[in-house]
Amino acid sequence: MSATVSVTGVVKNYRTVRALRDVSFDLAPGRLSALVGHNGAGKTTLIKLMLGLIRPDQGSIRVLDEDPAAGEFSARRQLGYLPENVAFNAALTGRETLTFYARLKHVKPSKAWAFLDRVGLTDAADRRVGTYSKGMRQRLGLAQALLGRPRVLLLDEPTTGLDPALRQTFYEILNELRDDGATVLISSHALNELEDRAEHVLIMNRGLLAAQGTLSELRSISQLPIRVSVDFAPGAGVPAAWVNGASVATPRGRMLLVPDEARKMDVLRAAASDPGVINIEIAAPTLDELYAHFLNSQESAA
Ligand SMILES: Nc1ncnc2c1ncn2[C@@H]1O[C@H](COP(=O)(O)OP(=O)(O)OP(=O)(O)O)[C@@H](O)[C@H]1O
Repeated sequence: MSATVSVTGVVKNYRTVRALRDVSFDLAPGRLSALVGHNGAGKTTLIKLMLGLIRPDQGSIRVLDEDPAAGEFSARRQLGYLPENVAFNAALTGRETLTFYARLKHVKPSKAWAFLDRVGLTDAADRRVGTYSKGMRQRLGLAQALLGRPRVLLLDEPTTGLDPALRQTFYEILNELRDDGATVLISSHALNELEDRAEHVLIMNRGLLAAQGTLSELRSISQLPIRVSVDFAPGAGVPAAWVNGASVATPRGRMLLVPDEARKMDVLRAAASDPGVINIEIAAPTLDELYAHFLNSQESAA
């Protein structure tokens, strides 16, 4: 599986601001990657570099085997982009707006209009964009980004302003594209939303890549404990033999902090065969917790 986007040793400064400091990672086809980080961590700068809007001071960026900042960036047509603050000409209708972008991407307008339906804008297609709500403009932005079956889709804070129903549709559309082999990168602060959706996570902190990997890789690197909560039947004695190590009392039993998957399985086997146990719940470290962990470890290493 070769990378569709390669960022290697990238440094980017805006005068005295060190926006990116030696950042390297690859994005793969058929994968949804999440780019997370505090305000000012460098996420938008990375996306701008991938789009070729700015150049790195050091290092290199390759998108679909080309330099995006080169004059003739032919891969541009295979790139979809939804900016953080999407702005359209308020005097044009939704359909006219999409027709304009379809021409730029050499897509037949009639094919483009199907996307208005996909993002739920059919009824508003012939209204001026100036009358659209923020969520409707965001939907139009998404339709625009999807034109021309993009091979690389870069989305900056895409779900801000979307209602829950459209957010669901939005991720369904992204899953289809991803299953079709597209590379999808979402920059977002909505960690809980990305938790079950992103196969790959990039954590940025003050211009540095603090960590990257799949959720399970990040869990394993972080060594944060898995929480196993076990409830006991009233009157059942707590079996000290397997409730060892770090554990805390809960209203109906004990919560064990287990260090890894192997130990988790030991606990589960023991709990499942204990007649006093009436319920077991497992909580792996969340993306929120991993994010906080990697940020803290990087801050203390700096
Ligand atoms: N054109 C610019 N001129 C000067 N400084 C800039 C410029 N663009 C970005 N910066 C600075 O570079 C750093 C990284 O900004 P960037 O927009 O990439 O962060 P971000 O992670 O996208 O933040 P947010 O989550 O707030 O959108 C910030 O300190 C920002 O102030």
